[in-house]
Amino acid sequence: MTEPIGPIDASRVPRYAGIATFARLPRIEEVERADIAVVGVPFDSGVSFRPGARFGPSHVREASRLLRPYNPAQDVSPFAEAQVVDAGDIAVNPFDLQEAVQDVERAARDLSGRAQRIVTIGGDHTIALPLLRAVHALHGPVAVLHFDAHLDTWDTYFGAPITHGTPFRRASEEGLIDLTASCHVGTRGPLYAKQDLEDDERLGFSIVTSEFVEEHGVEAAIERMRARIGDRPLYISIDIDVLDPAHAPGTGTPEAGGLTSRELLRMVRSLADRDVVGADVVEVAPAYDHAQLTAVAASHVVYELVTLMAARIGRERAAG
Ligand SMILES: N=C(N)NCCCC(=O)O
Ligand SMILES: [Zn+2]
Ligand SMILES: [Zn+2]
Repeated sequence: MTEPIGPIDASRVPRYAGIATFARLPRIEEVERADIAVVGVPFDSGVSFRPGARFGPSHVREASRLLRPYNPAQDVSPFAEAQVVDAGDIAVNPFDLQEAVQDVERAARDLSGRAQRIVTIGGDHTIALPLLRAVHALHGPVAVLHFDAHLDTWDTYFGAPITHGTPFRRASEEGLIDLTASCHVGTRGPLYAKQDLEDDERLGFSIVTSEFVEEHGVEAAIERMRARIGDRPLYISIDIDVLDPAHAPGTGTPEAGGLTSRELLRMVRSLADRDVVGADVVEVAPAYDHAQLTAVAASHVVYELVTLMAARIGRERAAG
């Protein structure tokens, strides 16, 4: 195997110079083969409140310029273990939701032919539905670990079945998710009715709430979520609003009382022994961000996800 092409060396070319790819990695067109692709979906036509997540991918890329090649928390150099690339943005129709989700699914399936694992930067949470459709086509029903302030298992808004509040309802109905092994983490805040929780439970999800984390601590929360997901192929969907608005103000539907970025990073790192087949980080809306707080958090979360995948690829390669 030829050595992976890593990021631009920040000791030779200042990290604030040049056009931003994720972590200053090569673009997919610049490599012969790729293992992991980071791809953007600049789309926010599914939001119920503040718009702006369509600008999320470029904002996260800008903040990701400061990432470095060695991840001490996982003791892994992700860009040396695997060829990680930036696959650019998926161009989707902002005026037609049905067509947009088809655009995302088609592009994700095409990209899966070039890179075995994909981390997507949203975009609003609507995109988890077509991304799960693409993952399902390859792996069958996957365990889903869903970090979010919200359940996102609501039925419809204004009669519309495809919105950022409904992706996991639709994905459950379509059989894309292994509902014996799926879990929301970090949910909190007001709901429409108690029925929302009953519906969610009936679909098959279990929940580790933000209040649980406060009461019992991060380690107990990690234990719960790991027991729930087992060791099946895992899809991780991270709505940045799982973080407290103090850590991630730049998002469309903020809720008080969320996780710290330190807690979220630790939870993600705890999955180093699992088979993460795909992931997304969504709902970064730069217009409400300050000092890149949200984008810095999101770029580090993407980095940890890439590290999980790269370490696994490295281990598989070493084992032959
Ligand atoms: N997926 C996110 N971020 N939010 C869903 C909120 C749906 C609502 O407005 O009730
Ligand atoms: Zn949310
Ligand atoms: Zn969400």
